[in-house]
Amino acid sequence: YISNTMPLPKSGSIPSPCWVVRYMLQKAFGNDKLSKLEFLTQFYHNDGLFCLDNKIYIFDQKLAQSAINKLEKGAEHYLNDSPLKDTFLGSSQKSPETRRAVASLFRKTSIEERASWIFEDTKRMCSKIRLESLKSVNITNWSLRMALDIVGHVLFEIDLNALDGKQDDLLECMVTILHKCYALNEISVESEEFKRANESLDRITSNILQEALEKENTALQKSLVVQLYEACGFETAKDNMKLFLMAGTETTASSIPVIFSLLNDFPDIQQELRDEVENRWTEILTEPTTSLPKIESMMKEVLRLYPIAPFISRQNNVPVNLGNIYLDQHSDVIIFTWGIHRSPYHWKDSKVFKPFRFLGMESLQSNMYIPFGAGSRVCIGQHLAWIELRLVIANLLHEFRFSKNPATSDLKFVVDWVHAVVHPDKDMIFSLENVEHD
Ligand code: HEM
Repeated sequence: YISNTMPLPKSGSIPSPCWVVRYMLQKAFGNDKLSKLEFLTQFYHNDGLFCLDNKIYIFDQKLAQSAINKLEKGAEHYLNDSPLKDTFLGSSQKSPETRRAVASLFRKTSIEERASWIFEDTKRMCSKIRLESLKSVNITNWSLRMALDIVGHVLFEIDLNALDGKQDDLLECMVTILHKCYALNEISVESEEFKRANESLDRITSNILQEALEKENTALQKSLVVQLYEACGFETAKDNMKLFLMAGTETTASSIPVIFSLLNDFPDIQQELRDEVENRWTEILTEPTTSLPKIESMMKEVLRLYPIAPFISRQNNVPVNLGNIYLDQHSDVIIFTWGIHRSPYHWKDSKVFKPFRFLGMESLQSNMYIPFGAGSRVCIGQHLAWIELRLVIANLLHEFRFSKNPATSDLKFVVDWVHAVVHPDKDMIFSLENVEHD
């Protein structure tokens, strides 16, 4: 009664909600599009995909695998007004020489070699927080500053000093562009405020690139920045630096407040994770890549339940078959990670936060769990993100006990549909109490 199958001009026969379903969705979820889509994944579970507003949402594992393998062109056409439009985001065929220039730096081993730098920045953030009034600490803002310094040290090999308040202009541009404009829709891309932020971002990135290039003259080894510059020239290097600055800070800085919001709801889990850190603290100090199985399982679970990149968008240049689904040229395909990760058909107690779900779970069906994407366009920064998150959680748990206060917001997400990321709608503010050590 409430489902229909609509022949689409571009995509053959793919189920699509009729007006009754749309009406009910509107009544139930209002403008919360993410929840509507999540509902539709369950509604069309047997089909494994559906079409809404000319976009094809895929959540069946085999179809998702096929789409990841066959479709390489991504969100390019959504990025027209974005400062990231000229970066290699959007297609693995775009700027292959730029990709080659950066690939070696992002390898797991290269990032692990720099783990002590990451650890230093996480410790520095904790020392700065200790100087604040612990009754009201804005973890979102501190995480952004720390993530920016880590990108500076690990990727550009320069001191951005964001934790010391030296990058407030850059942070303001990023918040204006990514939050105010793309996530909250408070300003448009036509607004003066957006244009000003875009211009400032361009100027600041230009200066950072210049500084990094000048510093390199005295160094022995070529840094990422120099490799980028040599591979693709100043303008393209600058644009891709914007991508690293934004993708490298927003993602991890959004994950940290989500993690601590959940750990506040489960104080026993918070303590169990703290105990794991305390038991291995001496090892962590000498080897920051020391494994922390419970913390890693918890991180995996947070990125399952709240994948910061909730979908992956793809397009096809030529007609293509995904299983028995025929896609005409230039179909808009969304591999719907959020729906796959939260599906009761794939996961037991799918909506429940079970921090130790992944403990001892070695083999996962790969396309059931894709927080960093998959295939040729898999997240280049995943090893950096993973080490950074593990170390910042370890440090924060070692230093502080977290609790909520009247200023703490409930966990509610806003979606940036252009760059395919979700953020908590407000900054996360917590009360902290020092953990005393002997
Ligand atoms: C929790 C943290 C992170 C998550 C969940 C995440 C997720 C993702 C996902 C799902 C993609 C694939 C998009 C696609 O296939 O279209 C992606 C791409 C990308 N990520 Fe991440 N990411 C994270 C952290 C980072 C960090 C720290 C960096 C560092 C610079 C980074 C840089 C990038 C870049 C440059 C791409 C584009 C790769 C390409 O198009 O080939 N990400 N990320």
